[in-house]
Amino acid sequence: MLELQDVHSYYGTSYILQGVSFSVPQGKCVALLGRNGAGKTTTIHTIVGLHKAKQGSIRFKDQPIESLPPHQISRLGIGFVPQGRRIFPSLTVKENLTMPARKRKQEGRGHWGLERIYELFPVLKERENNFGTQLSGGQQQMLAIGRALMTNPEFLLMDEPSEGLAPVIIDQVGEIIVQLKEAGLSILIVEQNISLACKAADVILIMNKGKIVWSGSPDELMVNEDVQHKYLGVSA
Ligand SMILES: Nc1ncnc2c1ncn2[C@@H]1O[C@H](COP(=O)(O)OP(=O)(O)OP(=O)(O)O)[C@@H](O)[C@H]1O
Repeated sequence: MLELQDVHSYYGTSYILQGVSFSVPQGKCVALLGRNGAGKTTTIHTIVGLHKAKQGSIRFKDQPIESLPPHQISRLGIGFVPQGRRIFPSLTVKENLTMPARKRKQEGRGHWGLERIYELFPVLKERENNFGTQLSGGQQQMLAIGRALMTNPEFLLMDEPSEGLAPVIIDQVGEIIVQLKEAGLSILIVEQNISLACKAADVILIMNKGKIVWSGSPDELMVNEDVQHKYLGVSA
């Protein structure tokens, strides 16, 4: 569904993505792990068009998207949940959900509206008239996911959904990601939290210094202490 091939990307003269290639199959969840500064957010920003690759190809459903602006990429069906949620603090929950981007026309199974989002996140219904600032971190994360779903994506990109959340809430976020996958979405998450990634993902990729240095299943990562230690800073 999404395929990156030999993507190279710079900030000024800093060489960040150094030939990144991977794919996310339809209906699967892939997690991109790595230490701070490895290039994970740059990868996501390059996919959604916020940062342009200098070289390489990015294809979504066999269509090249590397030259498209962010709004066109969104309209093709790629939803984005940014790092730090970026919800609008002075708008209510309902306004945050209903103001975004023009919806892609898609009825039936893939259609997301307020009702379906409130079904997935009943707490957002309870708090629909509260302002963004009145929500807990976990509720803000649900709102950020709900807001991305309102554009009717087929593919969801999530940048560090566990950031700043308590372990029990991280578990809930993991369950939500699994539910979204079961609802038919393909998902790429960028994470530093190994347990969330292993709970939600079918495939784990590890990035180090702008390159994918390891890939495997969650089970393979869990038993590979060398890889965890070398690239993720987990003590043996
Ligand atoms: N706007 C920018 N201008 C210049 N350098 C940047 C910019 N954004 C990121 N970088 C640098 O690019 C490298 C990769 O950063 P990136 O944010 O992609 O890493 P990351 O793996 O997502 O880490 P983190 O978890 O800390 O966000 C880092 O060295 C970072 O300092």
